[in-house]
Amino acid sequence: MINGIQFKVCGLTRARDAQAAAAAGADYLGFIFYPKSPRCIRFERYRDIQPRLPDVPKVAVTVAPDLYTLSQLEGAGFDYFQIHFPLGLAEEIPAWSKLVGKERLWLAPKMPPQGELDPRWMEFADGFLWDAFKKDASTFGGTGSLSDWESFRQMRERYPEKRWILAGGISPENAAEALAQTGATCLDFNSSLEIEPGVKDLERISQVRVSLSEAPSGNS
Ligand SMILES: O=C(O)c1ccccc1NCC(=O)[C@H](O)[C@H](O)COP(=O)(O)O
Repeated sequence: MINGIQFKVCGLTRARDAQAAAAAGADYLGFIFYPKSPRCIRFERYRDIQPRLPDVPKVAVTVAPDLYTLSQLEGAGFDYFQIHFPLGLAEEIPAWSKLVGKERLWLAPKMPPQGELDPRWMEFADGFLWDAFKKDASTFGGTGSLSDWESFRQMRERYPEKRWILAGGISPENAAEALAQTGATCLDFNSSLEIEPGVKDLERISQVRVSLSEAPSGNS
C-alpha cells in the first residue's frame, strides 16, 4: 500500500517482473490463465516460477472457468480468484463461490457502459474488479482502454463493504486522476507497464510507486 492506495500488477509471466512489482510495493500479483490472452501463463510455467515469486498475495485470473480448472488453481495456493465472465454465464457464480469461498472471489463481469451489478451476486463475492468493455466476445481485459469510471464510483458507493479494484488502462500517468475521480482505493496496472504482452518494463513498474506517492491522499 502506498499513500493509502493498494495496487495490483497483472499479466505477470516472469519471476523478475513479480519481484520488481513487490519491490515497488504491489499488494497483489496477477497471473492470467485465459488461453486467448497474449499474456496467458500456462499452469506448468506458473508452477515453474512459483518458488521464485515474492511473498505477496497472488491472484489467479480466469474467464468463466470450469470447475476442474478452478480447483486446479485453488490447489496451487492462490490467495484470490479473479473471474471475468459474460453476463450470460452469471448462473455459474454460486459454484465458483462455493469452490474458492466468497472471501477469495473477485468478480469481473463484462459490464457494458452504465451497467449495474446484479444485487444477487453480493452474497457470493467480497471483491469486484471493474474493467473496460469491448463488444468482441472473446475480449475480457488487457485492452489498455479506460473502464466506465462513473459507474465504478456509483457501484463502489452503493456497496461500500466490498473490495473494489479499478482496472482498464490504468497507468502511472493517469493513476492520480483515476483516484480523484472515482475514490478508488485499489488500482490494477497491466498493459501500461509492458514492453510487450506478458513482459513488464521494470522502470515502468517503479513509476507506479512514484505516481501513487505523489497522488493527493485521502482516498483511504
Ligand atoms: O490482460 C488480459 O489479457 C486479460 C485477458 C482476459 C481477462 C483478463 C485479463 N486481464 C485482467 C486484468 O486484471 C487486467 O489487468 C485488466 O484487464 C486491465 O488491463 P489493462 O487495460 O491492460 O490495464
